[in-house]
Amino acid sequence: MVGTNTQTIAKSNDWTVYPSPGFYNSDCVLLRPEESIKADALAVEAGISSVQLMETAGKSVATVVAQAVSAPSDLAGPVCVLCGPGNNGGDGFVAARYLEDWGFPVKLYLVGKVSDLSGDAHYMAERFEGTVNQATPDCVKGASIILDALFGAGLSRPVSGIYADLIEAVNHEEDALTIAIDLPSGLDGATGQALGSCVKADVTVTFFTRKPGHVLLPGRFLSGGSDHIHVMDIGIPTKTLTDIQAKTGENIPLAWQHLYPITSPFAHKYNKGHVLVLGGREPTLGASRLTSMAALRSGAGLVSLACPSESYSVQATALTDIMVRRFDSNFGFLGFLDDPRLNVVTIGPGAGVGEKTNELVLGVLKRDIPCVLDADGLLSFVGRSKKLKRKSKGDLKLVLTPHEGEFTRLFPEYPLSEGRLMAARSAAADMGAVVVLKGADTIIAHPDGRAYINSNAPTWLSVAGTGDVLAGMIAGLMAQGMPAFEASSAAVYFHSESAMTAGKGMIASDLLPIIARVLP
Ligand SMILES: NC(=O)C1=CN([C@@H]2O[C@H](COP(=O)(O)OP(=O)(O)OC[C@H]3O[C@@H](n4cnc5c(N)ncnc54)[C@H](OP(=O)(O)O)[C@@H]3O)[C@@H](O)[C@H]2O)[C@@H](O)CC1
Ligand SMILES: [K+]
Repeated sequence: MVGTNTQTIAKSNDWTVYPSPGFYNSDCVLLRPEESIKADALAVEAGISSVQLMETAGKSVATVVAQAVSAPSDLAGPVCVLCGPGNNGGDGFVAARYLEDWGFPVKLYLVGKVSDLSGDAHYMAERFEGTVNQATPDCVKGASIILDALFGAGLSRPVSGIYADLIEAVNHEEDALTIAIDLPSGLDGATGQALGSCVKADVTVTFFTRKPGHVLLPGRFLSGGSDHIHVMDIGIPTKTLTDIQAKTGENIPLAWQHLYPITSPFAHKYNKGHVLVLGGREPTLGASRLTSMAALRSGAGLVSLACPSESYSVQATALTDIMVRRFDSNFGFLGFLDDPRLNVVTIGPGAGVGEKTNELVLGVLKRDIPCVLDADGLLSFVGRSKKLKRKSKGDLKLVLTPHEGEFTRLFPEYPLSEGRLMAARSAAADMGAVVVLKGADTIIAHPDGRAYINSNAPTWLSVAGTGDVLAGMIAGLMAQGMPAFEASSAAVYFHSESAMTAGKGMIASDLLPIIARVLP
């Protein structure tokens, strides 16, 4: 793996911008519906005809159908193609034409009339030589395969009326294999939320890149799950991504591996960073131990756990690899920050909610030391999150790692009901901090609008203490010089990888010895 941890390519506006190669790579970037329509338009400007794009799109859908079936004669019922009023319906007409040519029993149903269609969709409908039937909710009964071509990137409002009835009928037909074209109809490709009714697809065939709605929940499941979303190359040049300047990506190593800390042959404990973790109070003493150990296992050179005097003996007895230090007052804790080697502080796990924690956090921020704030460190700012706002630009120094409950309490002004991606982005921009909104589709948001969506978390990761481990992993990577946004993204990814390796039934401390094994 190549990389450097000192790479600063350009200053854009106020923030230090590190290169984000993921946003220029179709394996990583997630184009919102309007961005994918723009990609189509840019491809047309580059000389590729829109008819050709639709022809390739529809043919690629037919190919996926053909691959799902051993032979057309094996199908008990027809392939029902449901076409809507726009170009998504146009793709349906093309797929139907190919499938008929290849000997499949096809029945095509359109909402409305061919004469109502326009542009490429109208052209493709005219080229279809089979019968165009009127779509009614009964039409999918007994289908072996349903091709959903009602709506794609052009969905503009909640689905209702005949469309909602059709979608309900599709979802009722449980024995049929439902294949969605581009997006399950009714899914908002930008937010992953259903707009009114939504098709529950078994497989989705999309074009050029995935869309945020394929990765965010519940969209990922409505699309059939990560392994059943096929991305087809329809000839849109990759260089269109340079013009689009998308800011959403899937959280995969391609996004940040170039900034991953390299272990130099001359590395020693004093040049791999020093993390200070605020030790917890009863009854959650274990939380800060998990954080400290995770920072150490993530490669930090030194990790210190600063404990209030009353818990010092317990923590010092429990920990062998961590330096345990005691303090009697906030003043004492802040005194530790004078050590120039100390380069990241983590406050939160088991810290206690209230004035003391609040003061400690503000003390750290005042000294401009990079800080990861989790759990009680966040809850100590409920009703006063403005105090966390970072004005200093350049390298980001603050990472906030709320789960949904903490986020809602800390940022009531950014309701999650409007979409987790948007809420995390708004909070990051407002705070001038990296926001890691934890969940089954954790979002890592940068204040400049960039965001990665994580998709590799197994269901069993959500157990007590795993958030404490994540906070330590982020701090451990930051301590080694990885920028806050990329360190947070990498930590989220490898946290999930560790849980995958640990397997079902794992508990948070099981992750600790595995972290170092999954890290590059
Ligand atoms: N462009 C290209 O070159 C390529 C495009 N490709 C394909 O095109 C798809 C995008 O096509 P698109 O933009 O025509 O949008 P699409 O999803 O078909 O729907 C728009 C129609 O639906 C209507 N409508 C919306 N919401 C509604 C609602 N709730 N209830 C009822 N009606 C509603 C809307 O009506 P309006 O909002 O205008 O009233 C309009 O009539 C894309 O997903 C991909 O499959 C590929 O072939 C590759 C090449
Ligand atoms: K669709």
